[in-house]
Amino acid sequence: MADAQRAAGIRADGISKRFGDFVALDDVDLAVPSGRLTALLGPSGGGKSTLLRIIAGLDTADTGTVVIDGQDATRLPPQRREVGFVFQHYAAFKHLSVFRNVAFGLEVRRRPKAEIRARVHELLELVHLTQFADRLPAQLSGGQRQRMALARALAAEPKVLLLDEPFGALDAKVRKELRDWLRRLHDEVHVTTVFVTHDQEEALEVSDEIVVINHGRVEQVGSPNDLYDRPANEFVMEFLGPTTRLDGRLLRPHDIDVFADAAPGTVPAVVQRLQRVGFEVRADLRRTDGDQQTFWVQLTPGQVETLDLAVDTPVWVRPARRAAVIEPALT
Ligand SMILES: Nc1ncnc2c1ncn2[C@@H]1O[C@H](COP(=O)(O)OP(=O)(O)OP(=O)(O)O)[C@@H](O)[C@H]1O
Repeated sequence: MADAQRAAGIRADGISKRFGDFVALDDVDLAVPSGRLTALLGPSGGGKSTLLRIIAGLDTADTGTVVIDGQDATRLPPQRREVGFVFQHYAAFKHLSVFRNVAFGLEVRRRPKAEIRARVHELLELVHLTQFADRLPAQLSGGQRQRMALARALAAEPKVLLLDEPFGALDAKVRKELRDWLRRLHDEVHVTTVFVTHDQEEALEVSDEIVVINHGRVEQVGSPNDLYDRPANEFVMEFLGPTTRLDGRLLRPHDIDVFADAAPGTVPAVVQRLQRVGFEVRADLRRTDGDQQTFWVQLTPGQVETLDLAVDTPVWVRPARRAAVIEPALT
């Protein structure tokens, strides 16, 4: 793809949007670096799709500006913004082959036939659908259909690619495969991509940068590691992974060290329940001092064996030195 397309970034500044009395977006700023894959992550109804639709020009903001590739796009119609869009449920042309579906945008632009053929073959190869070129969309699996949708969105050589829960309707295993595939595709194509998801694992695995959106506001922006290791607040910490509470402090259950004997800084507790979930063991503990607070820790089967843990085993615990902790004073 041409360098000009690689260079395209997105800026949205001061975006607000109301639906009647309901504030869907409240003064949101967003900067998507060129060539990067950015996830908009947050709970359902938080405003992610609305923001994406405003960037695409499918919806208009009440206030704020959208700049795509250095050009003010705030008042441009969608077709002049040079964006590719993929939705959760992709509406393909049912009576056209996969090849013709991908070619459609190029045919409308009256590109020479040979050029169209070459481009579509290149795209089908990119999304690993070459052998399905002659099938109808109904003869594809859900995952294959979403890959076709991506090929179609890329056919028009968009400056940016906007994906709204593109794998949302697929089962967990296919989602996981497509996630890896999208990451590899992006490493090959480098088109600036914004990806909406409410699945924190998907965002952590796939993206270069994550923008956490809740109640129409940006809670935090950062790399997956930044957000996981240094969450700005309780909401981000809880949304990105499991948490538990020790002495009022919020921390990750794998960030609590467990000892068989008292050690500096530890408090006493007792095992109430052990539950094996795949490679992890979830241990529910109850403190045996103070107000008998309950909490839980994530351990490996190896740790459980070394510590010789069973129900009623006394233990001593303290937050790990590396632990990301949100103090009660900040909550
Ligand atoms: N056209 C509309 N008219 C009225 N309310 C709307 C409209 N579009 C969105 N909303 C409301 O705005 C809020 C934000 O919706 P949006 O779809 O942006 O959230 P989201 O974070 O993408 O969630 P989801 O993952 O469920 O799509 C929701 O409460 C939704 O009901």
